[in-house]
Amino acid sequence: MAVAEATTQVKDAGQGTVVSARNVDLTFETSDGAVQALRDVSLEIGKGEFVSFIGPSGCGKTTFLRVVAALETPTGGDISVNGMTPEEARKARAYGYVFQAAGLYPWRTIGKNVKLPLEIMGYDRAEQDRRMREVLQLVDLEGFDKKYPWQLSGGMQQRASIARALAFDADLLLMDEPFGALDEIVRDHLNEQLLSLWARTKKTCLFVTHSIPEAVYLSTKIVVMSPRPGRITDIIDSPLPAERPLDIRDSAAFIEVAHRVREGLRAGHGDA
Ligand SMILES: Nc1ncnc2c1ncn2[C@@H]1O[C@H](COP(=O)(O)OP(=O)(O)OP(=O)(O)O)[C@@H](O)[C@H]1O
Repeated sequence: MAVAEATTQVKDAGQGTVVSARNVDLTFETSDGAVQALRDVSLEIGKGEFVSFIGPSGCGKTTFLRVVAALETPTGGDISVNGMTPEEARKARAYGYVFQAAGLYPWRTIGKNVKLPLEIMGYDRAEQDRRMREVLQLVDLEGFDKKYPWQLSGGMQQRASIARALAFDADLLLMDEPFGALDEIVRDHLNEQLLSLWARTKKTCLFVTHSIPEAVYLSTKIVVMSPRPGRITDIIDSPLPAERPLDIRDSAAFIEVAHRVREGLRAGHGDA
């Protein structure tokens, strides 16, 4: 991997800006040559926004989330998270991370899975219990704390994984295709629940998906990306209202946004 240049702190990110990326580049040096995973990525994400990243495989969606989470360091440009460098934000536990696979430990109950990061952090038992109950209630898994992961459906496991990410009460939630492996009916249901959770908790969400309807249904902002090099081809501020029943997907406004996403994806494909 290339020796990363220091990620300079963006001090003048506006009030209420959670993520500010300016001209971010990230090139991986591989045995097959350099891979430009991100080129010239500039993006402002405000507090409380729900931002989806959509694009074909290899366009840098996961890499961008990993940069925000300080798991990768850009080779160029500036990025700040809550006005700090990503490293500082990580130390301040500014975010929770949810992966595609729920990643629950099979030998621990759901309650103990949710409490694990709190245990590691040294929260006392009463506080661990209080937070665990609170977040399980938030994801509609109240009363499932004594069950083991295998006793829950895939969708419930993914909700437990979201609960674990919420346990720190971080303002920022990073979600990398959390529902990618689930069937469409379960996914629809989880999308509805996630929107309601987002409305109740006012978290800022960064959400990676391959699904156009999912991106349009969930987001206040949709970032369309394309590969080789990984870059942004369009940023769409959604005109849809905050209140979104599932049948909003049949509305003219929804279809229009979906069309623009598709156009962005097509444009990225054409000049790749
Ligand atoms: N650690 C790494 N070393 C070398 N190349 C990498 C590394 N991580 C990612 N890449 C490359 O960077 C590019 C972007 O990858 P990334 O995983 O961010 O894409 P993605 O849009 O999330 O794809 P997917 O939808 O398949 O998850 C790809 O070409 C990938 O092979």
